[in-house]
Parts: sequence; C-alpha cells; structure tokens
Amino acid sequence: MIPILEMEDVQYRVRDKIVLDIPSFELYEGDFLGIMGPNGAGKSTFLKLLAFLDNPIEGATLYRGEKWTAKTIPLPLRRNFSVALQQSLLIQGTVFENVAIGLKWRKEPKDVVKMKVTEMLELFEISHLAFKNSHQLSGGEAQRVNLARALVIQPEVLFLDEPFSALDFPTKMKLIDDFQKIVHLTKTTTVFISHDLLEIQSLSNRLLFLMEGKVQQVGATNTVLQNPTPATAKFLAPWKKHLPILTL
Ligand SMILES: Nc1ncnc2c1ncn2[C@@H]1O[C@H](COP(=O)(O)OP(=O)(O)OP(=O)(O)O)[C@@H](O)[C@H]1O
Repeated sequence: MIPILEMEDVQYRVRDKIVLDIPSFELYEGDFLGIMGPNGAGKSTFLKLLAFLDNPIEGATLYRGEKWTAKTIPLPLRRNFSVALQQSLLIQGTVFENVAIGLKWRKEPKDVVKMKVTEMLELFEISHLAFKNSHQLSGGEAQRVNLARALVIQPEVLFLDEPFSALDFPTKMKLIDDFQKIVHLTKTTTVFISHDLLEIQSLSNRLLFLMEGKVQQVGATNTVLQNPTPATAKFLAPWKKHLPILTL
C-alpha cells in the first residue's frame, strides 16, 4: 500500500537549531495519528511540513509517492487536505456560510452545497445554529462549526492542531464522542496534535511521540502506551500518577 503522505530525510532548522529531524515517516489511509510530546518538541512544525504549509530545509514530503513543496503542490491536490486549529477562526457570516465556504471555493453546485452542509450540520448536531452569526457562538459551538467546515469537503487528510484544548471538560468530552463517531463514519485519515492523553486514547489508532524534534516512538496507540520507551514513560508518568483510572 502506498502511503498517502511520507517524509524523507526531513530536517527543519530555525537559526541553525535543528527543530525537526525525521529520517522517515509514513501516513496511511485510515490512520488516525495522534502526535504527543513536550512543548517545543516540534509537533506543529511536523504538521505544517506534512500538510505542505511549509518546506523542510532538507529532505522532502511526498504525497502519494510524489515530491512536492508548499509552492509547487497544485491547488487541486492541496484541496485534498483540511486543517483545523485550536482557534476556530470563523469568518463573519452565518454558521451555514462558514461550513459552506470550502465547497464554494471548489465551485460545487448550489444544491450540492446545501445538501452537504445540511448533512454536516446534522452530524455535528448544530442544525439549529445554521443561521446564527458565527461570532455569537460559544467556544464549543464554534469548534463544532470549525470541524464541520473542515470535514464537509471530504478531505483525504484532516490535520488538527489541539482542536479541543480550549473547551471545558464536559463540552470537550461530548464533542470528542461525537467527533469519534463522525470520523469513524467518514473514515477520514487524520493527523491530530494533542497534549491530552484522554483525547489521544479516545481518538487515535496510531501514536507518535516527538521529543526534541525526533520521533521517540511510533506505533499502534495501545502498543505504544503499554510498551513505552524510557523517555515516553517519563513523559507519561504524571498521567499515570494523577489519572490511575486510565488504562496505561
Ligand atoms: N517560525 C519560527 N520562528 C522561530 N522559532 C520557531 C519557528 N517555528 C518553530 N520554532 C521553534 O521550533 C521549535 C518547535 O516548535 P513547535 O511549535 O513545532 O513545537 P510544538 O511541539 O508544537 O510546541 P507546543 O506544544 O508548545 O505547541 C520550538 O523551539 C520553536 O520555538
């Protein structure tokens, strides 16, 4: 099976400091890859390079076996990716208009836009907000809109950078439960940065630990959590101590 995305000998430096050093990495269809690691480990940089939002200083990122850069990747290929960040960054307008925006850019016919947006609003349980101004939403509602907007274009890969971290605990857990069902239904390949082991355990089937710009450990989520390397175990120790209920 050809990976959807790959990294080959990727290095990223900021003022001579190597912040990312990835000899090889592969993302496969159906992966829900969680990325964890300490602050400054390079997680966001990793995501940006994998999504062709930035270029490595050395090496290359490949999409379905072909090397591209942030500049050379053609728009139709770039449009196979969706990115959702911690801040929902909604545009001025209604919830419906926000969710529809990617479909409009792709010049989908009006009836298709209406059908797909309606379906996505239902999946995220925000149909009742369709004509509400996006700047009058709660944080939890706005994040639902953000995720619906990212998924409505049926991306080949969805990139998420801490999308749940600003939400209160019950709001977060309800959204994670709903999101898990939606991603399962749509089978969307996802790359997901999180600082929260509960989120990672709930959502990811593959887990990558980044430390000081290097892959410390990668594998099936349960396998990694049950057989951590010494460095991963050290990172996970506070979770074990304070949340003994977690199956680690
Ligand atoms: N454009 C930039 N300018 C300066 N430093 C940068 C830039 N991009 C990344 N870095 C540095 O690279 C390192 C990795 O940053 P990155 O944001 O990828 O880490 P992270 O693991 O996502 O961190 P966090 O968990 O705090 O969000 C950090 O030391 C950061 O300061």
